[in-house]
Amino acid sequence: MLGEILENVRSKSPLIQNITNYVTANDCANITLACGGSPTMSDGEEEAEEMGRLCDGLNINMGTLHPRSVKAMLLAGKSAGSCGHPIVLDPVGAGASTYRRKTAEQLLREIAFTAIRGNISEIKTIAGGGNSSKGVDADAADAVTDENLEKTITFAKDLSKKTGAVIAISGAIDIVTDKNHTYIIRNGNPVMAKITGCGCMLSSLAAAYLAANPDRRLEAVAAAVISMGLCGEKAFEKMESERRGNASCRNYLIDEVYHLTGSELERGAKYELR
Ligand SMILES: Nc1ncnc2c1ncn2[C@@H]1O[C@H](COP(=O)(O)OP(=O)(O)OP(=O)(O)O)[C@@H](O)[C@H]1O
Ligand SMILES: Cc1ncsc1CCO
Ligand SMILES: [Mg+2]
Repeated sequence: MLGEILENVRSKSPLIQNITNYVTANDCANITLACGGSPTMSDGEEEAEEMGRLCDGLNINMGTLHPRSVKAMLLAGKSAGSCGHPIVLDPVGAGASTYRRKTAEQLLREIAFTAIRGNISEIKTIAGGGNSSKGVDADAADAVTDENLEKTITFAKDLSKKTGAVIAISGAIDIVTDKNHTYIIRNGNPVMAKITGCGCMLSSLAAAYLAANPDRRLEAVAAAVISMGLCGEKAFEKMESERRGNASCRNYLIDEVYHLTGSELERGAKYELR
């Protein structure tokens, strides 16, 4: 099933419109191409409504927020939603400033998101249960561990019920859930937290996987998270064997997504579904 989800992305090549930050935009475009999708990156409000209609999936990322891009997010979110295209929210640094918190609230009020993907601190902020973060990174005190796993799953399920979106919490342990079923995913490597944009790239991947698999929302987001983690593991091995660092690892990760096959994804996946 996971393999088929990836193969659908490769065969359908969905057009993914990203309204995203200027830090990681290029990486998001490249990883979308690597998985078989076709990216556009544009945050102009003048074309946002049209882009929302044109695309097969929309990814909204709050990384470098400003009023003009927020207008574009709202226009694109509404037109994409009215066309039935999947929409992903990446609430980057939601707890870091009042502006980010209020914008996240507005986006959630006005757009029906298909999936929300963030680190644990961002998702807690969205849920109204805290405003911790270390800028755009997760606060170490929030980390999902085996000890707080059950509580975190319940909290994520509640948020899914409230928003109607698939919730994906990334970190050492990833949780992907809707109101009924949960994937607990243990792929990935700690070096990924040292590559800026692993989360942003994951949200772009999720938009592509969703657009190519519109009837399997939970599975599509889980497949994207597993793909990212598995490719991070392989990239880390290559980085270490060559005594390189996070900059090379970023490229290796995108290369691994480029080469990933459906059967490799099935074989490398480390998850529990309940
Ligand atoms: N300690 C870790 N061990 C294994 N995988 C990790 C770890 N930390 C992050 N990851 C993986 O890195 C990816 C990005 O997750 P992360 O939670 O770091 O996103 P983020 O904070 O939104 O990143 P960014 O804002 O830099 O884009 C996910 O695929 C996640 O599984
Ligand atoms: C570092 C950073 N700052 C704003 S967006 C971004 C990329 C990771 O979210
Ligand atoms: Mg992030």
